[in-house]
Amino acid sequence: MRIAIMGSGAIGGYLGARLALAGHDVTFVARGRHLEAMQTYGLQLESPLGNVSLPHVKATATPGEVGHVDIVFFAVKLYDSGTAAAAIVPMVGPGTRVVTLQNGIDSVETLGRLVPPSQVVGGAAYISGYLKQPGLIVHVGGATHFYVGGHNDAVVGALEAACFQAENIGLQRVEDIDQALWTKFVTLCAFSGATSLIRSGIGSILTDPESHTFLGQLRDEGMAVAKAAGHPMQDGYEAYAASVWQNLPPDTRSSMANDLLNGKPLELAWLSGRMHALGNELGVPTPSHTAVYRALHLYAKGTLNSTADGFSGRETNGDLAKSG
Ligand SMILES: NC(=O)C1=CN([C@@H]2O[C@H](COP(=O)(O)OP(=O)(O)OC[C@H]3O[C@@H](n4cnc5c(N)ncnc54)[C@H](OP(=O)(O)O)[C@@H]3O)[C@@H](O)[C@H]2O)C=CC1
Ligand SMILES: CC(C)(CO)C(=O)C(=O)O
Repeated sequence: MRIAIMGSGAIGGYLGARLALAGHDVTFVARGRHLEAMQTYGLQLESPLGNVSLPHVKATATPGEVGHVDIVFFAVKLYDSGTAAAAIVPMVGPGTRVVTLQNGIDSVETLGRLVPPSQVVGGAAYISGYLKQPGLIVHVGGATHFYVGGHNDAVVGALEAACFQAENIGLQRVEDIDQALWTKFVTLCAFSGATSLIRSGIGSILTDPESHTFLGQLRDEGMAVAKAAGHPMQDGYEAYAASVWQNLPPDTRSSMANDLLNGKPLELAWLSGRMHALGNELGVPTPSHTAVYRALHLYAKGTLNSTADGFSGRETNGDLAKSG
């Protein structure tokens, strides 16, 4: 398959590395020092499921050079969505599917403003990783799961088969991707709100009674918002969420908590900020998510000097008006 990765960081880099290793024609779209490193030294992936070393990869800053592909994996941070969605247009032909793995519930709609909505496929990524340094992706641990839409779509079916053959990806089509996205949204917003605000890995949060209570409040508010929005969590959801958190390595923090630690911009407006906004809209109290949103708002634009690490050109201002 011809596959393009838009945003070759933790998620895009993980998938692209495994698919390229399996022999697929993968082009990584990237920028800055990470692009230079990939063009010079290739791409490395460190993962408990097996390291990957690719001394040569196809990497570009210019999607127009790539031409039409079968699949575009869309995995930039949510504050970069608008620019990145516009940039992928030259790679999207009539048979292309754009599979978004971004967190939150806004990605499919955002992409659908720039590429044909019928070609956009939602996805929920269950993996924890980060871009450690230019050219090096780290997968923290645990099994990886990517639930995607396109249940009856032959192109997405071929992608599922390609991922199965590549191994250690765990991409599968689900019948109800909206439910999968909302379930991930509720679970992640609690996890990211708690690990970011408490500034701790999930293990300590589960053992400290007050922190654990806060995590539960975030979860319950998310469930109430989801129900009011017409996407109630299924029976047994609390046990499911608990098992997700208990099965993560205890040091695991959300990607937003890692961004907070590293002074990077935050996806706050699309996570706890989105819960806060939905709560207002739907008449559901969300005091814990509102506290996360307000307490972290000061840091939402990031605290790094913008050019030194290639973090320039962000679209975020951390405000809800920028959502979607
Ligand atoms: N990391 C994780 O553990 C998980 C992340 N997710 C979600 O997946 C999505 C992606 O996250 P993640 O992989 O962590 O993000 P990363 O920041 O690791 O990777 C995104 C990459 O995209 C690049 N990028 C952004 N815009 C462009 C552009 N226009 N052209 C070329 N490159 C671009 C960024 O470059 P630069 O650094 O220069 O900005 C960065 O290298 C997010 O929505 C996140 O919430 C979901 C599950 C787990
Ligand atoms: C919780 C997790 C790691 C899901 O796998 C995630 O989506 C994130 O940290 O952004």
